[in-house]
Amino acid sequence: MPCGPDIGLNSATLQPRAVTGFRHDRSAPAAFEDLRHCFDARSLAREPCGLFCRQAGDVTNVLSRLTRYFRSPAYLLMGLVLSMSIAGVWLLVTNVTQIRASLPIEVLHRDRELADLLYEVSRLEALLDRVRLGDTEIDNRDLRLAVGEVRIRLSDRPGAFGGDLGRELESLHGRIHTTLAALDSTLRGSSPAILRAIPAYFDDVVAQRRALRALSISASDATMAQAAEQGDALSRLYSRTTVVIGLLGAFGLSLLQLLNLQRRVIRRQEAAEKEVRQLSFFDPLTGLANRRTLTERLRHALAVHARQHLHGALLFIDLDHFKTLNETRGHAFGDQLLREVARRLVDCVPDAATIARLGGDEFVVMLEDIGPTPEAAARQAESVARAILDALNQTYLLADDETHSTPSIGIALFDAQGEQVDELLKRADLAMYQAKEAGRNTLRFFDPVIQQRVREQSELEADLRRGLRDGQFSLRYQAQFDREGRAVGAEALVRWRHPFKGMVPPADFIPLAESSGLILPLGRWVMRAACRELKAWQLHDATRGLTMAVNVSARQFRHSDFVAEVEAVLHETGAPPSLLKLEITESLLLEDADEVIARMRCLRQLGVSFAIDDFGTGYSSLAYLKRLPLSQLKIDRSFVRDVLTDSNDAAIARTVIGLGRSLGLQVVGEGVETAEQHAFLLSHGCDAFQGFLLGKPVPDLRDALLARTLPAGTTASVLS
Ligand SMILES: Nc1nc2c(ncn2[C@@H]2O[C@@H]3COP(=O)(O)O[C@H]4[C@@H](O)[C@H](n5cnc6c(=O)[nH]c(N)nc65)O[C@@H]4COP(=O)(O)O[C@H]3[C@H]2O)c(=O)[nH]1
Repeated sequence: MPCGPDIGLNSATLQPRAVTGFRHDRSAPAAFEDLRHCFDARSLAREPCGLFCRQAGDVTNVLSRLTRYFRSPAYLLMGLVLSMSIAGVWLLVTNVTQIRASLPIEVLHRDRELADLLYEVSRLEALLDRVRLGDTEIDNRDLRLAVGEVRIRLSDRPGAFGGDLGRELESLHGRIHTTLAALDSTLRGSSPAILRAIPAYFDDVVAQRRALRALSISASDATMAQAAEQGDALSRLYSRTTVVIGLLGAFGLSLLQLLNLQRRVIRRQEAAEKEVRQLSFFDPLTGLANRRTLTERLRHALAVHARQHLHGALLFIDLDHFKTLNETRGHAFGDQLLREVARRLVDCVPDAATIARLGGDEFVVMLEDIGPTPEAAARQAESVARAILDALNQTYLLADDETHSTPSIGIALFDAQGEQVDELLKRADLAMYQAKEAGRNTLRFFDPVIQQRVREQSELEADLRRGLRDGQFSLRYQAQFDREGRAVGAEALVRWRHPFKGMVPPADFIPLAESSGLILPLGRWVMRAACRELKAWQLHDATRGLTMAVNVSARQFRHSDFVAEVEAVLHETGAPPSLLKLEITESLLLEDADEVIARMRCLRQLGVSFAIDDFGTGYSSLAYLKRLPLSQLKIDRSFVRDVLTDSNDAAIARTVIGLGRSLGLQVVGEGVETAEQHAFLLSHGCDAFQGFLLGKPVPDLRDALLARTLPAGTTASVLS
């Protein structure tokens, strides 16, 4: 059965694709319908699949509507009739105009005869003028010729025009003819006789000229009318033929145009649909399936596997150190690498697999029906994962440069247990992190024990939020004593009383609070509560002047508002800043040490002092230690615990004490449980002590100190 792209678009999309990772299908009709629904342009507009998707969806919508109109026979017919009418009218108008344009030629032709006549008459006039003026050089012969010419011109003229004008011309012609005859006979005589004949002729000629002129104009109209009549008949004939031909032509043309337009519209619609589909279901960078498609296909696969008792696997692949590579070599380089990884994945996983890119450097391969038993499926999944490890370990030649990149792969199996999509993805992701922790460039299967832990953690996180909201936290204070056994300060330690689980130790929830970011509100609460208590201590002799040490986690300290918050709390509570001591860990200096030091100095200026907690367990850079505005080092209780039994721990404890002394810092031994440990630290010059031997964390330090009896100058007794 075809798969993936068969989302009801067109047959071309039904074909298996080379790079999409869709090369096999077991889609059920339900999933098919889901995908079809997903493709709907309107639903796309509602989905957060990006502005382009929405625009493309709109375009598709408009185009598909347009195409629907063209596909409708009624609209097609209307369009045809309309375009045929327009074309017919256009052809008719063009033809009639052409016929009319040819008429003046005929008219002009006839008018030329009249013009010739007028010319001959005016020539005769000129000759007669000259005779009148006594030009004796005029030869009778010339006059005779001119008279003869005019007569010839006039000979057939009257019959040439019908109507009143024709009759008028005929009478005029008669008179001129008579005059000309008289003139002619006169011309046979002497010149003076000519002169006598001229006036009569001349009048006639003038009248004739006027008549001819009028006639000429009217004749043009008459000719025009006549020609127009002929033209109309002709145009009728033309019109019928040309309209039929025009309409047929227009019909053919319109049909062709419509077909062409429809083809273009369909082509554009298909292109837009393809683009929308590509953006909605595939990763634009690699052409692999995207998260949405993977989720759909995984949901479908889980249903099928549960129903048919099949076994499949999800492989979560993450490139090791991709972030660093991307940042140092540039994003274009990173993109190239991702494309190449996609290509290699397509090459090395079985054809039936679905390959997807979730984003960044995270890829997922889904293997379906890969074994009859979980064990067989695990073996098959492992062999595919090893093939992927091999392929992605090969050197990459990118931008003419050889690069090496490795993946970490997490594998989660699925079968008839009815796993959920998110759950399964989380499992594979978790397993991938296990692979990272195991040293990277390796694979790990999902471990249910880890999964259980993760689940508990997420429940605890939710409880932590509720605890903060419902005020389930409180502080305990553990006193610190100097070499003479006098209380010199105390450390504030947070406690969580869970409504069902009872007291939850900080070691169980502080790391979770740090990873979830809840340490910020929790830390603020601790700071305010401790400062309020510190202020209260100033009211009693037993506690006045004691320092209050508050633990500050790295995340809390790095928060941009931290300094301002501490200042505000000091101001708000009225606690003396010089008695507030912030306990930070060495790990804080691992990143951006200069910024940390600058911040410490700001707080130091307020009067706040610093102690390094758990000293010796972490970074311990002496170079930084010198630059920090510190007042105290705390020897970690793990060293104190074994100080009498482990020579290394004893050496570390001695070294820390010596270091503190040489740097002018006070050294506090933490976790002192026995008098021997206390004696050891005391003998090596430790300045202060904290531990169950001297006092456990208590809610009310004043009461605890008052209840305590200490023989002056001796070791402190244990507070219960
Ligand atoms: N075995 C033994 N333990 C002793 C002895 N004396 C003191 N302790 C325990 O040692 C821890 C000292 O605190 P820490 O090193 O700052 O270690 C603290 C600190 O890192 C963190 N923490 C506690 N409160 C806060 C807080 O308000 N904010 C932050 N950020 N961390 C806190 O939780 C850690 C554990 O705190 P706690 O469970 O209260 O554990 C406390 C204290 O109860 C002893 O003689 N023997």
